[in-house]
Amino acid sequence: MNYPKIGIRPAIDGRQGGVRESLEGQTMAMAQAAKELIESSLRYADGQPVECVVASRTIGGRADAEAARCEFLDKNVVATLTVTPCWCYGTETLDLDPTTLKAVWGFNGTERPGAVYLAAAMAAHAQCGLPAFKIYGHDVQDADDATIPADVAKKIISFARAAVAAGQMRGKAYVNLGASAMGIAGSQVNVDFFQKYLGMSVEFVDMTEILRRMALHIYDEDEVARARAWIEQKCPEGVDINLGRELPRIITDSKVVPADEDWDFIARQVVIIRDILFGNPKLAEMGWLEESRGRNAIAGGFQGQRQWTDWLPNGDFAEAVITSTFDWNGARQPIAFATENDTLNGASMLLGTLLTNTAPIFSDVRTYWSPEAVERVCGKRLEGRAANGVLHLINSGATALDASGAVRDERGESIMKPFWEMDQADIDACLAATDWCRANYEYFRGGGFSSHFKTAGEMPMTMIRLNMVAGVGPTLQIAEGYTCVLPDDVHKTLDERTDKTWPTTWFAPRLGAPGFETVWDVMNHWGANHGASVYGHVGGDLITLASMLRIPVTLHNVEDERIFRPSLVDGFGTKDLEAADMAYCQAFGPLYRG
Ligand SMILES: C[C@H](O)[C@@H](O)[C@@H](O)C(=O)CO
Ligand SMILES: [Mn+2]
Repeated sequence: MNYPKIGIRPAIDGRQGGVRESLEGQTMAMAQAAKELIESSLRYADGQPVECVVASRTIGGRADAEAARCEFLDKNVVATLTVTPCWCYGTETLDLDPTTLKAVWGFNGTERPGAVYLAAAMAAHAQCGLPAFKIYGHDVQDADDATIPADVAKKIISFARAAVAAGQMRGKAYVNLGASAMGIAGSQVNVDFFQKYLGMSVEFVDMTEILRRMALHIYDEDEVARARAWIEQKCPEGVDINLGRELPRIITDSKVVPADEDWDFIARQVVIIRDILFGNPKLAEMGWLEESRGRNAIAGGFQGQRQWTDWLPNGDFAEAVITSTFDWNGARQPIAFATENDTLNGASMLLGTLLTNTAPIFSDVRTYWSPEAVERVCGKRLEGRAANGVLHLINSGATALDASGAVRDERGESIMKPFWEMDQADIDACLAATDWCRANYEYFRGGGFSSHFKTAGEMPMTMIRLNMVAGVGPTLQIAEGYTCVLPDDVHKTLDERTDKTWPTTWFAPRLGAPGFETVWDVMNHWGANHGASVYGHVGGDLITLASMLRIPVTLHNVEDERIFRPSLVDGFGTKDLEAADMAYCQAFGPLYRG
């Protein structure tokens, strides 16, 4: 696997006969220290440590710089970090490769002017139109101080985390299973966006491909049997709201799979969808070579509604399990997989999960509940983090089971872990917190089952939305906040007013920033019916990643001091950071504009 790597470039004053020689050791030591910091702090989505490559010699001029570039060529270096303790010659040492993401760390020492080089390098990057992140420590260090200060380390990690997220998307595919869902504009995939902003392709697969593979047995029977057994043991059925209902013939005649065979159908469906995305060597053994290769997916989505769900069991189980950190084989990488084929929410899930390595949550941003409305309906006032009102996040399907909040840390707090930290007890806790309600036949005539839980713990969470706005292009919205636990009776009353067989998360965004005057304002500004959420307050990392991709951020509640964008964005103004970001993105255009 040729992982996307960070190339580390030790830059140095090229003057031989004393200056250069005196700095070789310190410069290389900075490079090694940065490599160790990144490799010990970050992991790829599959759990492997992020890899760095250090140039074999210091870079004192263009010949050295070219030698370093050539060393990086076959190593899939997607980003470079240039480090230096001294003055170097800006345009003669810069990384001029237009395809790499760039950062420069200038040692804040004064024996040799590392900071002066940093400023000169940033000026050169601005003039050359090569955005670069500027890393300059707050406090002066002694020349023999080989440590990386905390503020410098934080920026190196932020840069590397976002660069590796961007690098993991580059060259991969979004697999679009189906087409437009219920007129949801985000489900009408914009190939140009995926190609030019994320460096990805879009693979179009009709939903009938799943039926072809079912009919021709293009799947591993043993794998399906394992999935089916796991469902039997670990996926208890919940309430069936269809019971006792007098349903019209257009509904009862539409259910072509007998209700007691839904789980058999669903077990095949989830294995086949996974095979379409990632391939499966077992299919090659069965003679299905082309199908065994998959479609190079890193994300995907399933239309479901309505041409599938109007007669076949819905895709909710497949969507929920694929986005979770585990399945019937145990803990494994979660996948950004959208329901209703909302490709923009799928891409939002992808940004979130690549930055956090936690499972993504797909939700309708369904209802704003004011404290007054809750008091009117339930006779109780919202309290604690919910006191200013809450957003009801709920959607059938692609809400990771990790969002149940059933996994607890050593303090008993709900958390969402990277898959490599999930043990069997964590997996079982998520499954025990979930039941599977038979699909509401009024919505899903073909039946199936929907995951059903409520997020049962208070967690820091960031909600994300990529929107497509005519005249601007893609824009990003970010809301950091907390999941809330409402009293059971309040939750029940509110939940049962809507789709009570689906997974619910109550979310309270942090207030105070522009656009975040009240919880209602957040709902009012939100750009679409869906939001994608991930664990933690990662708005700063999302802003850094968006600035690499040249996607303007048009709503966020991240403090200014946490905003980390390329230095040249200051050239578009420093008084109004949002306007400067927009102007920078519009001026530079998409990262892979071609
Ligand atoms: C079942 C319904 O059609 C839901 O799919 C609908 O409320 C949505 O989720 C719309 O995003
Ligand atoms: Mn929806």
